[in-house]
Amino acid sequence: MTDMERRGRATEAFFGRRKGKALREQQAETLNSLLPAFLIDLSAAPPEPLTSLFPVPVERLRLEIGFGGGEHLIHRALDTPSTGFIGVEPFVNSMQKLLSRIGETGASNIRVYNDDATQLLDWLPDGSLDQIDLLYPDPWPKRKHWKRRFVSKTNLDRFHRVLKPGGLFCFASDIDTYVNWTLIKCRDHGGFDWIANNAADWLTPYEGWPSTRYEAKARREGRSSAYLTFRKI
Ligand SMILES: C[S@@+](CC[C@H](N)C(=O)[O-])C[C@H]1O[C@@H](n2cnc3c(N)ncnc32)[C@H](O)[C@@H]1O
Repeated sequence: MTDMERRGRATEAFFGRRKGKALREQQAETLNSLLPAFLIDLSAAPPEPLTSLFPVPVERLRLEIGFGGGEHLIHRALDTPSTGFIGVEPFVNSMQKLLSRIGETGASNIRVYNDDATQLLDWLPDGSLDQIDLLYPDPWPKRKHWKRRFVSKTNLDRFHRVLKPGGLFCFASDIDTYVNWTLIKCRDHGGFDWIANNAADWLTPYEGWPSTRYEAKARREGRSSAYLTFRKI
């Protein structure tokens, strides 16, 4: 697929807002100065090996789709410097926030993409990622909008193609219909095993979990969360 074709269908899986409050001058400056250095250029072929996207040596590659405030991404990146993190987020204000945190912390194991994650997924080579995190994706709670949910047969095919054998897909949500939806879609897909060792597993946050802004909001509103882990067969 050419870059034009990839960008030509920009809204395949993104139905949200791209802009919020106007950025203050200094925020816009951060965005404009840092984004070019960290942005993955999909018009170029993926480098070989893909780990050379990063200026530091990394052993594992992990993708976070829709990083929102970026608190989880930054936390994991600082915690695991030997992993290269790719963060995707089309919402400009969130991208600005993450880049500003990258500037403050000096994290050098992060690269970003600022549009629909399906475009990045289609660019990635087969079997290139160790893990994909989809944390609190837009829930689309109304039945008539369920088809907008990021978890779909097509996107699970994408995950399956880009994950290494045994690679992980982690999904967290506070919306029970979305949790059920994801369990059923992954079961029907057939290319993933749900890893749950005991009944409490799916209610137990991931190891080292720092939480996210969206999760905090769900808690305040009285909703608990499920944390699912699937392994590529
Ligand atoms: C409900 S928010 C959750 C944000 C964050 N993960 C958290 O837990 O606080 C979902 C995020 O996914 C992003 N998003 C929605 N569709 C996307 C897509 N197709 N590709 C990449 N990001 C997407 C939205 O812009 C939004 O920031």
